[in-house]
Amino acid sequence: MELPVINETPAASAGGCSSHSCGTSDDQLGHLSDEIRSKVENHPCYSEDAHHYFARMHVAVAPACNIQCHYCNRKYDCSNESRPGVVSELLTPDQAVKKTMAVAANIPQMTVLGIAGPGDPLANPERTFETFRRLSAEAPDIKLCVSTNGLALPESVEELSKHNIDHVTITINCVDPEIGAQIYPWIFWENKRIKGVKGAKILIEQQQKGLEMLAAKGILVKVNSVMIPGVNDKHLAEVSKIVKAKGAFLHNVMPLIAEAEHGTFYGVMGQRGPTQDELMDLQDSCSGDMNMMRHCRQCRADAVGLLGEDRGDEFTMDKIEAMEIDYQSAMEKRKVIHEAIAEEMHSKRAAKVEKAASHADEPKLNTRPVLMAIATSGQGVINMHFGHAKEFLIYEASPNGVRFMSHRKTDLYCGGDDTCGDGESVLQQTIRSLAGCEAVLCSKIGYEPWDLLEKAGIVPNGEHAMEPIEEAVMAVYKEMAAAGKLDEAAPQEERATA
Ligand SMILES: C[S@@+](CC[C@H](N)C(=O)[O-])C[C@H]1O[C@@H](n2cnc3c(N)ncnc32)[C@H](O)[C@@H]1O
Ligand code: SF4
Repeated sequence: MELPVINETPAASAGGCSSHSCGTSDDQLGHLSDEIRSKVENHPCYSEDAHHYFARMHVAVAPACNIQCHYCNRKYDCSNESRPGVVSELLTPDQAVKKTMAVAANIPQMTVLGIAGPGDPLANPERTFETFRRLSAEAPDIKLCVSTNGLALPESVEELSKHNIDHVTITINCVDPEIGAQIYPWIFWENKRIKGVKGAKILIEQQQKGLEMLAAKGILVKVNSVMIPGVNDKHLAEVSKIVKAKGAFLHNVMPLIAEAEHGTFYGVMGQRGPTQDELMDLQDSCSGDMNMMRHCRQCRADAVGLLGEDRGDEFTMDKIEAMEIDYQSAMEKRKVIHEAIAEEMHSKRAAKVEKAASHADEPKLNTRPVLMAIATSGQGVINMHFGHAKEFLIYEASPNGVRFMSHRKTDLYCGGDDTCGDGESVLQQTIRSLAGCEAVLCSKIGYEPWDLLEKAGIVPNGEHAMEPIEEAVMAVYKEMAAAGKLDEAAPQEERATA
């Protein structure tokens, strides 16, 4: 069966207009028990492999929060911005149910509904559980998830387990209250505001208790940690060990986003976020013990689509009210499509294993690792024009194989505004965002970017269109090795400034 194009809405396929979105890698999936694998293999956040195929959505039903984090300001919204805590439209549970079913019917690859704010879902238990209750009854084929700071988690575990929720994310930024006091100015606990170390200590205890209770019930837990340089960066490897020991399945270390205009304490105080290298180094240092999520896009609390894609504008409440949804027939169509995707993923995995076995006798390369940037719109293949990419996926090729590392966002230069605020062209800025990469693989590329990429020391490559990403990356790596390019030291980062 031919899989539908993920960006295509039924309106688009009927000739209307279309618009432009943990984890464990597929290698790691191979080592999971059947039960856990069935929970993660079509979850775009829990499986790196799945995020190329399956989409997620968040419904913003939870406005209030029971703590304050120094990096969060839910009042600042920009519809062009994809950032946690940001929403365009707050929904009632009834609206959230309608929206979820409309999206699931129109984007059959949408497998997961999460509630992640804009505040804390468990600080809004009636709205959150009403939404889950109705969805588990009316749309039982959708996986339900929740993301929480953990303060109200222990008292909510029983209720969560009633609604078919087998994934919970807890944000745990520290296990030391002294560090916690630098992140959380206060918590609201037993009808009182509790400040400083005392508040942080209660929060940490509740998070750890909630984590243990979820693990005991077999609910998969992902831990989110915001990396805040100079505050908790040196501490997060210890957090990773502790949460793993208590049963967390996955650790997602995310960079702090702090801009003065967002009006957060950190933004105003000039607290910086980590560099790409600092983030990757920390993720690597945690990864010995833990499954690390590296493909998180730090979604808005009302995100819709593949990770990295936001199709929220297609599903505003006024548009949804005008849609006629027959969820029974939508569910049948979804099932067929999910099975086809699972089959495609399975055969790609099997082909990869077979290919690796056929190369097993080849002498191992003795070359340095290389980062490559990939333009893709999903399905695990190189299928995007350089100029259409809103983000690039970054892979590392080395003698040990190919692994996904991160993503880099870019402003769309093709068809978009040509200059950025600082006078640099959008194309120059895009190329600068690829610093450290030595090749870009895309389906097509124009003369101008080709030229500028070469000048920046990045090899443009449009020869692997529609090929599986990892195979193409390895093929280019071997070509670079054969051409003797990997005997030299890696180019300096500055070279990537066109
Ligand atoms: C908006 S929160 C909503 C769920 C819940 N209140 C929580 O904090 O876990 C979703 C995630 O975004 C993260 N987040 C919020 N603001 C952030 C920022 N400025 N930089 C990085 N991560 C942020 C939170 O730490 C959390 O992991
Ligand atoms: S717990 Fe979540 S919603 Fe509440 S202040 Fe922190 S990031 Fe914002």
